[in-house]
Amino acid sequence: MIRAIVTDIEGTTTDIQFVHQVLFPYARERLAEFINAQQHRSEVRAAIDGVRQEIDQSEASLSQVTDALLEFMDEDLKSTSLKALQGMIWRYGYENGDFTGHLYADVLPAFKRWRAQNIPLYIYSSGSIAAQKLLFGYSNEGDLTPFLSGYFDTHVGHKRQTGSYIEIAKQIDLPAEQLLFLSDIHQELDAAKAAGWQTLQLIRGEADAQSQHPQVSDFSQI
Ligand SMILES: CSCCC(=O)C(=O)COP(=O)(O)O
Ligand SMILES: [Mg+2]
Repeated sequence: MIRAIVTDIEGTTTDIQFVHQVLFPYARERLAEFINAQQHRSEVRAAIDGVRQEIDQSEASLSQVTDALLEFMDEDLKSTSLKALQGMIWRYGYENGDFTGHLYADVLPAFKRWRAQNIPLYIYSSGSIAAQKLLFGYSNEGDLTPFLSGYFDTHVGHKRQTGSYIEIAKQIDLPAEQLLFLSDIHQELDAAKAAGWQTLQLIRGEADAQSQHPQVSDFSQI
């Protein structure tokens, strides 16, 4: 029996192309200017200090921090500090109407179905919680945040680590075997399964022959 669903975003609710061709370049182009202009805001300072820790250079200049962040982006490194800064920059894009959060057409009907069945729905993404709220709040289907019971990001751990799913189950306060994790990445599902969760892989594009998980091609099949 499934008592709560936790879903990934990129490649699961949302086209990977939107994240990589719209969101990531938008943040990259504005990163240096944003850091220079906003460096005194407490959340920006915290992220800058986080990068200094990650590169083990407590005295790194702003320009060294910016260069490190650009390298993180090149490697698609799921750095918590990078994700916090990207989320702050994306806010301007959503609020200005430069883009809306992409959701596949099958997502909203499933959200409505799960709400009718009283199954709470949570998000777990490497994107910061603030970024997750923006994507669902300014989505191409309107504001879907009322459908969401909570959000998890890398503050609980990385998505390929079993400990992250143990922590999320603890915070949701349900036994792992009553939780379902939806993701396109089998290594994330492996970690969830090792924590005792039920899993379902979204195959929105190419087949994944390495996967041991049940698969669906969209949310209407769940
Ligand atoms: C909140 S949308 C942006 C997602 C993001 O920044 C990202 O890196 C996607 O990573 P995920 O682990 O969710 O595949
Ligand atoms: Mg994904």
